Amino acid sequence: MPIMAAPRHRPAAMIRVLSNVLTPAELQAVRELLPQVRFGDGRVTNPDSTVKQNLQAPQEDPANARIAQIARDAFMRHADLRIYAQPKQMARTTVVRYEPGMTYGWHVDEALFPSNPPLRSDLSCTLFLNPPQEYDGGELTIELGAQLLTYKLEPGSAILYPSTTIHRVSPVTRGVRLAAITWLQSWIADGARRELMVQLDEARAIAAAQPGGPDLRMQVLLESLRTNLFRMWADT
Ligand SMILES: O=C(O)CCC(=O)C(=O)O
Ligand SMILES: [Fe+2]
Repeated sequence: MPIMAAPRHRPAAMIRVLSNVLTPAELQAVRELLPQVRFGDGRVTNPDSTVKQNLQAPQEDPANARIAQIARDAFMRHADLRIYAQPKQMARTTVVRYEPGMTYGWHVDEALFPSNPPLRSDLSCTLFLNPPQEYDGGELTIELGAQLLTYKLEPGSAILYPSTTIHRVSPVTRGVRLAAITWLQSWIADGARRELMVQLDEARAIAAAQPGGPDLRMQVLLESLRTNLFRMWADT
């Protein structure tokens, strides 16, 4: 459970918990693959970082690749992710491991990730892979104005947050923290515009659930707004 999360109707700059991204069977498969991952120094992808002290799977690691495929399929069918992220492109997930003393201090994620074409990180995502009881510390904390939002989720659930935010993983003091991290490029670069699309989606759902059936004119107007705003804002 999030220690502190935005109330349902007060979207906090698109920071969202995605519950049950992995099914129990997928989580089990991932947990069986995790011991096969050959972790290396996390600085390999951020050689200049002075705050990154963790382990991560090399991209070519076979167990990491299999976990990435399971995670990708799970993310892409997750209805909330589709609504909140409007994903155009998703980076391959990377499994990360934090042992006692490891941490990733305050930082902001890279703007572009190597891929063809390069992936602009609009949203960052952490999928938790082991139970919070297995480790102390290791919370993901995200700055939101003067507030700090802290997350330590159940395995199989994920947190989706804007890549523009300053965030950190606090030091692990006991046990091991395992997670899979990824980045998404959205069809809609601007988070405020994405948030309006989320509200339109909610309005459509409310209109569709009216007793006696939806008002057909309202339905077509909401559909027109959604489609035409998407046409106006989508990167192609
Ligand atoms: O492990 C996490 O939850 C996120 C780590 C992070 O911020 C990063 O790898 O950029
Ligand atoms: Fe980060």
